[in-house]
Amino acid sequence: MGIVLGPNRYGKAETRLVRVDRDGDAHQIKDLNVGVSLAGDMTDVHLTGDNAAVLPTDTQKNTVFALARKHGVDTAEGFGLLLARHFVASQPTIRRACVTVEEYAWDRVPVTGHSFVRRGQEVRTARVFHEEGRTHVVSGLRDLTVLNTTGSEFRGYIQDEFTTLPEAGDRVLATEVRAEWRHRDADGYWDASYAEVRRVLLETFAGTYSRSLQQTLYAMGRRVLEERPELCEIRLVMPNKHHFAVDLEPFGMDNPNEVFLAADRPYGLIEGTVLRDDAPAAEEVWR
Ligand SMILES: O=c1[nH]c(=O)c2[nH]c(=O)[nH]c2[nH]1
Repeated sequence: MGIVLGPNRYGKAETRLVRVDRDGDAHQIKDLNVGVSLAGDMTDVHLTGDNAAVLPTDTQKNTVFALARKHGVDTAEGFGLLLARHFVASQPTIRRACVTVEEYAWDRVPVTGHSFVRRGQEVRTARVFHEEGRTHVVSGLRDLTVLNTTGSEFRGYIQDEFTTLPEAGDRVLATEVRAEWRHRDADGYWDASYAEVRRVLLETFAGTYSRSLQQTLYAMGRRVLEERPELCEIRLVMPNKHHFAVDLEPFGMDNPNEVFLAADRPYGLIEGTVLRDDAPAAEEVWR
């Protein structure tokens, strides 16, 4: 009985690339999830462990970032073609390349040229508690993903023996807002109130120069209560969706805050409540 190697391929899955184009005040972003899968003369690596024909998947990932810096990202199709042709043309052992690109759409938050909200994502939520004589209504949303390409820093924090994080004077700030806000009364214009709170959350995220996500969180909550007299409390949960500027120096390229790895985990998780000092207690509705 003979045993042979059948079809095979290998590559780097899910390289999360964010490309920021900073020409002028109106920044552009491209947010992609890129998969690379290559095939060719891969018999030896499987049968004998000889890696001579293998372009490491780590290199494939670096190539995604480097070509994004060099050529920019126009369309998903164009970037896919660029990568696929690059791998086949540059490596004699690579005969076939399959590149998949998912592109996530962002809309502008009109307050600035550098603020964006992920299209069509959020879920609206409501919770109601009622017993004789007491009713509480909490409205909310989750998965409202927002991003500022500038106007955010993080400096001046504790430095202990385990700190390696470099101070950032100009970073991308992105988060997926989960917010729940409590109404004073049980009769409201729910749709209108929801639309206004959503607007204020977006506009405050966009318009606040951020020294930390904590500061942005408080500014958003405070502004909602200032603008919406029908509300008495808001609770916010905001993961820090880290965007790390990719070091392209090993490839002889600079990276003036244009090419980012959008990391999914671990992430900072920032949570806070903002409330009026006369807000009646209502723990039951939050349980
Ligand atoms: O806005 C931030 N707040 C933090 O507490 C924190 N910690 C960290 O590593 N990065 C950040 N960013």
